[in-house]
Amino acid sequence: MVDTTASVSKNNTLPQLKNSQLHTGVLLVQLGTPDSPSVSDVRKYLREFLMDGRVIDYPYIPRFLLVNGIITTFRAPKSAKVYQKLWTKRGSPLKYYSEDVVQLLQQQLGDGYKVVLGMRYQNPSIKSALENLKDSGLEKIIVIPLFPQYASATSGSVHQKVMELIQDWQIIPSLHFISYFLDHPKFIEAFAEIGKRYMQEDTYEHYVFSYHGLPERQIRKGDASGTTCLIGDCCATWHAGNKQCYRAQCFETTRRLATALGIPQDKYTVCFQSRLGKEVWVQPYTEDVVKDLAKRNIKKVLAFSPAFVADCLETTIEVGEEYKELFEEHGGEHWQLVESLNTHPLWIDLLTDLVKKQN
Ligand SMILES: C=CC1=C(C)c2cc3[nH]c(cc4nc(cc5[nH]c(cc1n2)c(C)c5CCC(=O)O)C(CCC(=O)O)=C4C)c(C)c3C=C
Ligand SMILES: [Fe+2]
Ligand SMILES: [Fe+2]
Repeated sequence: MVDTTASVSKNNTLPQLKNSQLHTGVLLVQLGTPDSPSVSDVRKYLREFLMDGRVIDYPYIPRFLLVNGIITTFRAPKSAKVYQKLWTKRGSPLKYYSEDVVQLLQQQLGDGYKVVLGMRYQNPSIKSALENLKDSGLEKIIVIPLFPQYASATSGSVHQKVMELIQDWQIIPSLHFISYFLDHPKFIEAFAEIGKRYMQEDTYEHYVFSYHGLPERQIRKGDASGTTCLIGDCCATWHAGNKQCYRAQCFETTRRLATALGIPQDKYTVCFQSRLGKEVWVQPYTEDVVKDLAKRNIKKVLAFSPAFVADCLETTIEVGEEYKELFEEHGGEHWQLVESLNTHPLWIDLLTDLVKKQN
């Protein structure tokens, strides 16, 4: 009698079947950060970042002249000083929090998934992350840019880069792109949970929700109808006409967070930080709001930065230190930053939900 089980086993059919089990790749993409806080690494980072045509959306030659002239000559040494303040033994917080999130998500998702990290600029690159995913069992890739709100300069740029890199693959797996997740209940719950800890410890007279800014021109470019964005009170509600608008998404994030935290409308202000260059950016600017609050004799402010999921230069230094100094210079007394989601368990749960929803 022929023992079929034994022959199957000898022919290696069973292990092969196991190896070829289909699995899902999860690519988390963060903005990127310099490899070190040295001027030359910061220059390299800024050059790659700002030469992205979705970030500085000028034609190539003016962009090249601007980036290689003013920005990398004058900005790099200034930024390097700030990065030196931010740097820790583990390096840049944006990078090590992202690495921790990858590990935690991998543990939570378990077998059948492979989670990798790519940085849109510098390292680890999206290219290397995709190479790590590539193997014969890869059925689909879920791409999650780690930005709660959609902007062409962030999530849009990540999507474009992934499509460019994958276009030459022999087998293109199914691709699922997440554009934003500000409306995921766990995003609001996680930020609110962190904020509440501060609100229980102390009382605040006013709450600031400061988002990364964008040139107004880029907001208008995203308005296909040309009849919605930056016209009247365009961000007062979140509807089909402004669903993908970054500014409208920031206002919607704030409304949801304020509701979760029980903050009345007259006690909070939405504003936009980090303006670069001479163009008009989305308003109000955080620095004007900070000065105005101090002038209105408001002494105690709690500041949220819900455009970021990990602490970085923009939160720790800009909101946590620079706006605090500005507030105090103008008569304010207590300015407190609410830290970012970093490795909060609800943040890992949210990412797990995003992945599982695509299955
Ligand atoms: C919310 C996400 C972000 C948007 C939108 C965004 C747009 C944007 N940024 C610049 C220029 C700079 N940003 C810089 C730092 C930086 N930006 C984001 C996120 C968004 N940017 C993060 C998370 C960080 C911090 C990175 C870190 O390493 O901690 C910098 C570098 C620092 C500096 O020199 O100030 C620049 C420059 C533009 C022009 C832009 C939209 C057009
Ligand atoms: Fe930025
Ligand atoms: Fe808009």
